[in-house]
Amino acid sequence: MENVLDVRNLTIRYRGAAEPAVRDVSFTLGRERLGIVGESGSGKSTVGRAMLKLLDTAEVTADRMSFEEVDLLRAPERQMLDLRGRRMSMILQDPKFSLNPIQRCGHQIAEGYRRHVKCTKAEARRKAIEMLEQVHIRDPERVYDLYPHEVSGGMGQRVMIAMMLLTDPDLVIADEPTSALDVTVRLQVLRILDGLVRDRGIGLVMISHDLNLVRSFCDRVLIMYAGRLVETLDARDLDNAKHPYTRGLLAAQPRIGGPRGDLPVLDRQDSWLQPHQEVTA
Ligand SMILES: Nc1ncnc2c1ncn2[C@@H]1O[C@H](COP(=O)(O)OP(=O)(O)OP(=O)(O)O)[C@@H](O)[C@H]1O
Repeated sequence: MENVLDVRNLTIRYRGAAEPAVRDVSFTLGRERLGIVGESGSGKSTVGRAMLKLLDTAEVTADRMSFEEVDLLRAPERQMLDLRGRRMSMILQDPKFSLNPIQRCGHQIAEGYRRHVKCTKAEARRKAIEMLEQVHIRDPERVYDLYPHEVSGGMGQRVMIAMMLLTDPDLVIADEPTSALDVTVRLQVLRILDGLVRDRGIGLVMISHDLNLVRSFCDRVLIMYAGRLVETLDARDLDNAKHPYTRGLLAAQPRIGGPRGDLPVLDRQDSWLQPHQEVTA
């Protein structure tokens, strides 16, 4: 299987920080759904942003960090500008921070299209409406003319995805894309993302702290702890995880119908900070 991402020994240190935020992380991504889970501050988003080279205030080193044929470690910013939004995209938790508040939703999609494809304004509008239909927005002509503050969180997230679909990306980094959504809208958004992997063959990185979500949605899961990768598993094997941190996370999930009582507290061990290398197929 051709790799969309190939990352070996990625270490990231924010300027002025005493410790690296990410240390010796290795993984590959095929045309699949790869979850990255771990508690807040474990370095998940930092890894995601590093893939798009969006870390201006950090020193990034790795033995390898490639996106398809592109060596990301050596790619100049000019090349990254061309790749971002065209072949690689990112979806964030809250679309309100990603959409421009003073431009109508449809206009933002159309302008995004015109940035990458030479066409008339009318053609870009048609394309934007087609994309809004593809993310199951029922009245795309009306939504085209709405400002971001006039759409719900779920609709805003779909506008973001529509914008991303315009250029047929090969890589999508979704950073907590559904945390701000209610359960029914969350399912719609997940279904759209799932369709992208199945029908368009993209590689999807799903960053989340929700073990239940990655278990049911992802193919494989990376578990991060204190900037390190402590375990890599098939999502269906999550319940058989070996690492005590992963086991601790699983035990800390409240379950409907489960025994009542205090949830267990993680008993952290220094040995969890030992290096772990992913065994790739
Ligand atoms: N711009 C930044 N400058 C300095 N330190 C940062 C910056 N962004 C993140 N960090 C630090 O890097 C570490 C990893 O943060 P990161 O946001 O990647 O974790 P995360 O696992 O995605 O957490 P969350 O689930 O809360 O988003 C944390 O210690 C955080 O404080």
